[in-house]
Amino acid sequence: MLTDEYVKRVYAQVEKRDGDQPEFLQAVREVFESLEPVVEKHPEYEKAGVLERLVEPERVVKFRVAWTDDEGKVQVNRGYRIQFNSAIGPYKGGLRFHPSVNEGVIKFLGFEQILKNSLTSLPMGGGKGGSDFDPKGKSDAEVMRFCQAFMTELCRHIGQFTDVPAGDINVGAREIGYLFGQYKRIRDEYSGVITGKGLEFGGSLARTEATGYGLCYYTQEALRVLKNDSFEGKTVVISGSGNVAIFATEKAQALGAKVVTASDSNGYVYDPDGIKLDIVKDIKLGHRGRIKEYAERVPGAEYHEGCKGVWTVPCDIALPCATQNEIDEESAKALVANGCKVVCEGANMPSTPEAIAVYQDNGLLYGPAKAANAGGVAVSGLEMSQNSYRLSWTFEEVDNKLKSIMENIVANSLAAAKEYGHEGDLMLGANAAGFVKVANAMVAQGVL
Ligand SMILES: NC(=O)C1=CN([C@@H]2O[C@H](COP(=O)(O)OP(=O)(O)OC[C@H]3O[C@@H](n4cnc5c(N)ncnc54)[C@H](O)[C@@H]3O)[C@@H](O)[C@H]2O)C=CC1
Ligand SMILES: O=C(O)CCC(=O)C(=O)O
Repeated sequence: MLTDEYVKRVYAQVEKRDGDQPEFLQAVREVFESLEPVVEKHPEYEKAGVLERLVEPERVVKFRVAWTDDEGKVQVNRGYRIQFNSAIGPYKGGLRFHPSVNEGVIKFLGFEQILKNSLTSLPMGGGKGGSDFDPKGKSDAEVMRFCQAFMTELCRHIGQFTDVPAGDINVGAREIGYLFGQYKRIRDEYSGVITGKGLEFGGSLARTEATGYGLCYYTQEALRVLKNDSFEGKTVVISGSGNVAIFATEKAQALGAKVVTASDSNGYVYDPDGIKLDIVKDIKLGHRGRIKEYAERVPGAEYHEGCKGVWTVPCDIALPCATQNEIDEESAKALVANGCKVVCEGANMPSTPEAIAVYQDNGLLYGPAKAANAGGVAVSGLEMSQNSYRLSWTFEEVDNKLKSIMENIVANSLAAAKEYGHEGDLMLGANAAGFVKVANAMVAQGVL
């Protein structure tokens, strides 16, 4: 419940203006609940109208994307880029292509990105973009034409010093290549305007692995500091089978855990002997197949229709890595009832507020998305540095930097939680630590 008068007033304003954007309201409310002790200690933030400005994007770009399908038919999608906050650096955040994309979804993601990017300690502001385009079932040529049409408009709004997009759901190496190529063609400029690029044209080693690996480094460190424990010998449930899920599985296995599930938007597989990641990679990265195929290829593995069932599988640690609000109250209760002690979020906002309350009431170690999945954007920041230097670091150099960034996020979150009277609360700590840096920069730069 919100109690601070300033926080309540600004939240009421957001509800009035953006009441039709439920995901955005959810993200703002969660952050605002954490920020009450912070704004009470810093009256200068209210004086400078920091919260009012924080919830209003600096710029919302919405555009038509017209392209031609393989039958020669004209298709029209909607494109977005929300440039949310540039107080501590150029706007930075991914692009999502999914039929569920609308302004409210991109706004929640952009809002989360402001504090996430701040937590990395690298100079990046917050932004996000995407389209309601659904690449499922489209040919490579159709995806290319869509990406070219999307970038033809987007290119006038972005640049290496202003706004640097990257990937998100359904935007991976293939899409980034097409988007980068079109930017270069139109602007006649070879720069680090997008991250997640191929290694041949300015990408960073370890960016592909970064979000999943970073999630495990964060979880391992939080387990060490708060529970004197580790991944070793633990049973882990992971949802999704995309970029984040695959590399979270790889690192959790390397750290000694047994990962027993993988899922997609149709259903999940349970492999009691532990997921064979080479088979998941072959299905998902090799030929963009469905996860159901795993159970057809691996004796002893089971396939179940529907995504929610994955949270009924007994585990010690759950790492949601698919999409927003994938764990509701009922699923959170099932996790707790089956012995789960740790939830760290690879996806953005995968837990509903009711699910988070279940974790808190039952004393779970809860690592919120904006801290736990910050490894992807952190390595994007390192890609920007390498592009500026015109050099490439080795995999080990980038991976070591990623690990220490994730460990620092745990330390800084715990320090902020303590400072604001909520010792051990990784969620409040992440929100507070991410916010204070941005708020101070906003105060220092005047009313903008
Ligand atoms: N790629 C990155 O670097 C980062 C991604 N994230 C977040 O991680 C999550 C996953 O993203 P990626 O792995 O990059 O995308 P992806 O496109 O590679 O994979 C998405 C996965 O989620 C599954 N999925 C999508 N909608 C679903 C639904 N309604 N129910 C169940 N499963 C569903 C898909 O089948 C797929 O396995 C998203 O929330 C994204 O915002 C967060 C930080 C960085
Ligand atoms: O690498 C990036 O710039 C963005 C990653 C992203 O979209 C996210 O952190 O949710």
